[in-house]
Amino acid sequence: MDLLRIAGGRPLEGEVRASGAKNATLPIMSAALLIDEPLIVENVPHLEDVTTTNMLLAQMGVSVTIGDHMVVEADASTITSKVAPYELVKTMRASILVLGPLLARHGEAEVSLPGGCAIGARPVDIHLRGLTAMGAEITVEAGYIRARAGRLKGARIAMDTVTVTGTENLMMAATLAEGTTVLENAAREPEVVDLADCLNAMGARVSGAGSSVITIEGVRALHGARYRVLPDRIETGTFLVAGAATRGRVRVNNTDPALVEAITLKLEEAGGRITTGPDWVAVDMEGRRPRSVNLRTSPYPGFPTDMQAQFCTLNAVAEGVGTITETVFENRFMHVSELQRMGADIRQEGNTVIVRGQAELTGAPVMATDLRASASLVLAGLVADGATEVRRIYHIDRGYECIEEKLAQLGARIQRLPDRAPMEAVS
Ligand SMILES: CC(=O)N[C@H]1[C@@H](OP(=O)(O)OP(=O)(O)OC[C@H]2O[C@@H](n3ccc(=O)[nH]c3=O)[C@H](O)[C@@H]2O)O[C@H](CO)[C@@H](O)[C@@H]1O
Ligand SMILES: C=C(OP(=O)(O)O)C(=O)O
Repeated sequence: MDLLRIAGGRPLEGEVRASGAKNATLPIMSAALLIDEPLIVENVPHLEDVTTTNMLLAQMGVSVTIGDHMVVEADASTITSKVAPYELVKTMRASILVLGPLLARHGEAEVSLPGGCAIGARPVDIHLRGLTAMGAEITVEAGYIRARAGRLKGARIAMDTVTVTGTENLMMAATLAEGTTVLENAAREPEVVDLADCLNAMGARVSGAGSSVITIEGVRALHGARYRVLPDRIETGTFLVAGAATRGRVRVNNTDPALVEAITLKLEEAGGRITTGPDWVAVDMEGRRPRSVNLRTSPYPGFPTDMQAQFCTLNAVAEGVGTITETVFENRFMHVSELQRMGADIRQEGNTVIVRGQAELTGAPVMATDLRASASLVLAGLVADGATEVRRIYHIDRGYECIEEKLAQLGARIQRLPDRAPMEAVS
């Protein structure tokens, strides 16, 4: 297992390229199960979660070809198994996204229950209720979801909670159902829209994606397509916050400024000067210390829960006191105790943390516990005085492509090393 060793205290400056979005790539790769022709996906990020998805598809007999320039081709005409085993699902909850397509196209699926994870219980009851309303017979036993159906039937499905992968699973299933499906209280995330656009390129009839009511007119069959995944707004936001927290100047290219408005608004409040172009966004702190911000996470277009931990780090070194409230997941503050070990002044009250900014943080050995918590610790390492070692970085590799190389491009002193190496200065 590797660790990241960071020598902090230097403003980040320069330009970096955003990768394709993890949370769009994973459902889009799963959509390959809806067809028996190749789905060619461009701008695929090189991430552990994408590797896991490719392994999951491959073990089902899908032929997956990884080409140059971030293009992946998946051809499910060779499918032999409809099982998503525990060994793969446990490493990536998004494996649940194969359930809807398998059921719609093949009439059966056996998917390990994803279970809870570090950030919360994360049930999949809404996915299962929606598929049941479309005519599936579902049982849950021995840790597996077993689902069967003839041709699914269109239904009106009102979801109790806004769920991103729930919306995506039901939307994919409905593309091949008989009749019309209406998803109410649907997730409005850009990644849901990206999936809908990809499905439409495959011949589906999905409308309303991006609003809270999505209508899907089922068709008999879909066909192969070539589709380019949208840029990763969370990766984009993470680099911008890294620039702001270190009092630097960072421009993210190959991205879409419209995707990160909730984030750039907060960075402006923190004192950053934001500039944008058609496919880039930049923050410039002009050497100033950031000001604390208050924020509350909520589904899109609200402030993304996947950026909450990074803003905890920003507030930890900002001027003033900022409060951060998490409303999407019940337990997404594991980074707090690690940040405290680096000198952050953070107090938790229920689902809110109150962060009193410090003039500086101090480097320390810290442990990553989930993907975005890991990112917040890397950012803390970049601003801290002295050396920080972030352990268990397999979490960060799930969702950030070559993070140390991209941060090094911005002038960070950061190295990936095998764990257990002695603590020493990064030159
Ligand atoms: C691969 C992917 O796209 N992951 C994203 C997706 O996760 P994911 O799709 O798993 O998250 P959801 O949107 O489903 O979760 C939102 C809330 O709904 C609850 N819930 C969800 C489904 C369900 O059947 N029952 C239920 O109660 C969850 O426990 C959570 O409290 O959206 C999250 C919220 O923006 C992001 O943090 C994740 O990065
Ligand atoms: C929570 C996340 O991912 P996942 O839903 O795959 O766990 C994330 O991307 O921050």
